Order: sequence, then C-alpha cells, then structure tokens
Amino acid sequence: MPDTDDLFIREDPVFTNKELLEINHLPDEGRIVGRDEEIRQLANAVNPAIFGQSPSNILIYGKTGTGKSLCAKHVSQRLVETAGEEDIDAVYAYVDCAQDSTETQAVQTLASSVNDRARTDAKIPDKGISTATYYKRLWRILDARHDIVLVILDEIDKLEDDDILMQLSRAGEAGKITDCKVGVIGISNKIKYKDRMDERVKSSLCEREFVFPPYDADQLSSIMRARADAFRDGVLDDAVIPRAAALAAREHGDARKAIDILRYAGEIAQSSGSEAVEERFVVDARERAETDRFRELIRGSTPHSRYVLHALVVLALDDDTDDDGFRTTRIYDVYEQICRQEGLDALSLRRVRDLLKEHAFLDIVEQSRHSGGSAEGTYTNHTLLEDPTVIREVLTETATPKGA
Ligand SMILES: Nc1ncnc2c1ncn2[C@@H]1O[C@H](COP(=O)(O)OP(=O)(O)OP(=O)(O)O)[C@@H](O)[C@H]1O
Repeated sequence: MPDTDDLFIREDPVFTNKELLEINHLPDEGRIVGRDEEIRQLANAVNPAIFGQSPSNILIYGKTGTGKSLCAKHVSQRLVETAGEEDIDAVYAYVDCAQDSTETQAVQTLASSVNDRARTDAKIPDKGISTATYYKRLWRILDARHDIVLVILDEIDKLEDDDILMQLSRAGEAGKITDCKVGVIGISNKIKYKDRMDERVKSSLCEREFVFPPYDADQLSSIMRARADAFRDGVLDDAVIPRAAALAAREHGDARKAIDILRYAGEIAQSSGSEAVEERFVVDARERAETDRFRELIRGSTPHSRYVLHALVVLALDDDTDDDGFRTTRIYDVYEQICRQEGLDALSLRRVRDLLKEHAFLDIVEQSRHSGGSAEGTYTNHTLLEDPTVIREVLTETATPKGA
C-alpha cells in the first residue's frame, strides 16, 4: 500500500490562479491591453443610453481572437454601471449565435438572461413555448424592468435567418416595447456577412461599424504578461512569453491562441512533473492551441463551407508535393463529388470562391494569384495553412451525422 500521505499533491505546483487563462474568463479592465481606441469608439456609440436615449446599433468585424467579444462585453458592463449611477436601468445580454442559431433558441437565451438579471417571476422555460410567446415575455420584462437593453449577438453570421434581427431592430417602431430602448452589438469574423443581410435589417443594424485588427507580437506579449500571475512566482521561464507571442503573432495575431499556448505550456509542465514552465514546452502547447482554434473556427459552420475545406484536404493529402496550392476549379471538382456523396446539390462556383475567401480571411487558407500566360490569364491558387491531417480529424470529429 502506498503511503496515503504522499498519494496526492496538496497544492498546484504550477498555477496559482489558473482561471485567468481559462477560455471564458472575462479579464478586468487592467488586464485589457491595446484596445483603448476601440473601447472608446464602442463607448461613444452606446453612450446615448446613459441619457435614456437609443444606443447606436453596432457591427464589429475582425479575425478570431482580436478582442471583439471581450471589448463588447467590457463596454456593455461599464455602460450598465454608469447608467445605474444616472438612475437609468440598463442591462446587457450575451447570445452566442453559434450555440443558439435558430430564432427560437436565440430569443429564449435572450429572454432568460434578461429575466435572470431582473429577477422577475416570469417563467422562461428551455422549451415548450412558441417563439412568439418568448418574444411576448421578453418585451414584457424589458418594458417593466429596464430602460435600456444592449444585446450582444456574437458570431451573428451563424444565425439561420435575420428574423430576430428584424424583431430587435424594429421593436420600438412596431410598438412591441414602449419604455425600453434596444441596442444591438453584432459580432462577426465573416467579412461578407453584411452582404447577406436583408436590406431593411442592414440599414438599421449597421449604424456603426468597427474592424478590429490582429495583434502584433508586442501586444500579445503584453496581454500574456498581464496574466502571468496565473502562475506561481518564479515558475514561468522568462523566454516563454516572448516565444509564445512570436508564434501567435506570426500566424494569426490571435490573443486567444496566445493565452491558450500559455495555459497549455503550464499544463504540460504540470503533467511532466517539471518544476518550471520551460520554453521547450511552447512548441507542443502551440500545436494543441492550433487544434483548438481550428475546432472553434469550424464549430457551427455551414455544411458547404466544410465540404470546400474537405475538398482542399483531399487534394493536399493526395498530392503533398504541390506547395503552390490548388486552383479554384480543381477544388470545385472535388467539392462537387463530396456534395454528391452527401446527397446535396453543389453551390455555384462563385459561391465556392466566396467560401474560399472566407477561409482565407480566417487564415485557414492562403490565396495567391498566378499568371497562366496569355492563353490562361490569371488565376488563384489556394493552400491550406493548417496541417491537413489535423483539419481532417477535426472535420470528422465535428461532422453532423447524415439526416440529422
Ligand atoms: N486586448 C486584450 N487584452 C487582454 N486579453 C485579450 C485582449 N483581446 C483578447 N483577449 C483575450 O483573448 C481571448 C479571445 O478574445 P475574444 O473572445 O474577445 O476574441 P474575438 O475577437 O471575439 O474572437 P472570436 O471571433 O473567435 O470570437 C479572450 O480570452 C480574451 O480575454
């Protein structure tokens, strides 16, 4: 029998406040780095709420991990506090549209979040009532309890249709609510999202638009340093943060990835029994973070967007000598075969080109222009920036079963 006194370690040898590096952690103001201007502009757009007037509706674009959700939540939280000091009852609600992609799911989450904060005795069940009833209860709570509501719709492009946007943007005009004003903050990493919106929704929802740029290595270092107290004193080697920042900046300038690398490096130190988080752990940590990032990126993406990626994976695995990438038409041929296997009609070549552009914006794919001489003109090649075996693994693991 082992000596039970030695069976467990009583204190975490690496982390002292690991929560700071957890995915859903909302850092306090002092730990938000390099977004002063963006925060100021967002605050300016919602400021009228403090005087009881309608906040502007906002659309925020930017690549993944550029602090869009963080800044939207931070500004909303600050607005609620400041409005409170002015006797204006403001509230904000956060809806992750990748999770709640139907109108009913989104309005249910919204109503229940607003209801929780207002502590009314209204019932917002998970299911079992109609979409219209969720709306009715939402409007009733808002009118009775709040002057202002800010609705953050994260990954707004994942919504199946624009219906909830229509409802929210017209609630006042349509007389659904009279005493409460609604502001919507939509967040997306799809550059072309706006083109898909209904014209009426577009005109009311896109009053202010902001684009968040990726972080550079210095900013990523500062973001990580501001959370280094997640580790025990002296455990984190000095070289870890600069190395993690250099890797994350070179690839995508993604703060989530930088923070994930730091957390994983700590976990690797933990599991290998090392007393220090060493620079050599960063490479493995990066690989794990990369898989996470990719999984997150394709979570909830449309079947066709996945098939296009799948087609590129098939080509890349089949012919790994082709460093220059593959032409759109070649990818399209494989994509069509995949659609046939799945029993779905293929989208047009133009739509597939757009989907490839979206993947390029998210740094999953790199595009390059080539000249085929006078006979062919110019054409675009597409290369995967991620390891095709990793992509295949994630695509398989997250696939929706046929007919589901
Ligand atoms: N300027 C910053 N300072 C401190 N932490 C940051 C900053 N920007 C982002 N982060 C952290 O990086 C992670 C990702 O940020 P966030 O979720 O806001 O990105 P996003 O742009 O909304 O990404 P996505 O489009 O993938 O949802 C979060 O853990 C967040 O706390």
